[in-house]
Amino acid sequence: MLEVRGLRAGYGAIEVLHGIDLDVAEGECVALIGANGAGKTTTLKTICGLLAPKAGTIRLRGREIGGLSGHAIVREGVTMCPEGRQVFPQMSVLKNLRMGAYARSDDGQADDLERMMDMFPILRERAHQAAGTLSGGEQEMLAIARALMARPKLCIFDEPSLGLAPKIVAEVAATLGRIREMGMTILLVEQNSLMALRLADRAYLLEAGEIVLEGTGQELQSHPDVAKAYLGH
Ligand SMILES: Nc1ncnc2c1ncn2[C@@H]1O[C@H](COP(=O)(O)OP(=O)(O)OP(=O)(O)O)[C@@H](O)[C@H]1O
Repeated sequence: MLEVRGLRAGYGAIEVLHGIDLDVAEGECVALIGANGAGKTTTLKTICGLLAPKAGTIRLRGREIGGLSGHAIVREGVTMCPEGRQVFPQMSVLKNLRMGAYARSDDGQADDLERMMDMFPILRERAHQAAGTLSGGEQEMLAIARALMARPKLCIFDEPSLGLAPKIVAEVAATLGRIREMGMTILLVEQNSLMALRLADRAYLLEAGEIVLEGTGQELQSHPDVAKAYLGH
């Protein structure tokens, strides 16, 4: 589904990603883990078109998307569920969900809205409430549902557990697990390495802008370097 080769990107004259290779197969859940500042968010921003690549290729189902605008990449089928949820705080839950489908032109949106509210009953309960008044965990559910409203081919999650209480983190992990079971293709960036590696079919470890390890979620969980530096044992 996604094939990234030799990706270099950065900010101004500073190069942050020094030639990243990364694959996500259809229906696969792939995690990208690494310390603060390793370049995880920069990788996602470049894939989503928020940052232009300096070199390398980004292919979605064989089509080059590197360098397209963010809007064009959404139309190609890549949706990002951003760090910090970024729901539209003044808008109702319902409007936020509808916004998720802005790039779609088909007429299945009403059905999808129902499906999302079946999947997340709290969103049905709060449908007419301003999104900014939801709790952090509820906002995360809304951000996930809004991303799914785009019917993406590839759904990217940036730090979905950030700033949430442990009980809510477990709920978010369970939700991502359900989405994975639905067959969604997922690229997940997480500081919570254990959560990410438990969910992931495969994972990459990013250090200082380079992929230094890759393997199944299980393999990385039991790799001594990962266990020591990222899992705390
Ligand atoms: N807008 C920016 N301008 C300049 N440098 C930036 C910018 N955003 C990020 N950086 C730098 O790029 C490097 C990688 O940052 P990035 O946000 O991709 O890391 P990360 O792995 O996602 O870390 P975190 O988990 O802390 O978000 C860091 O050294 C950071 O200071």
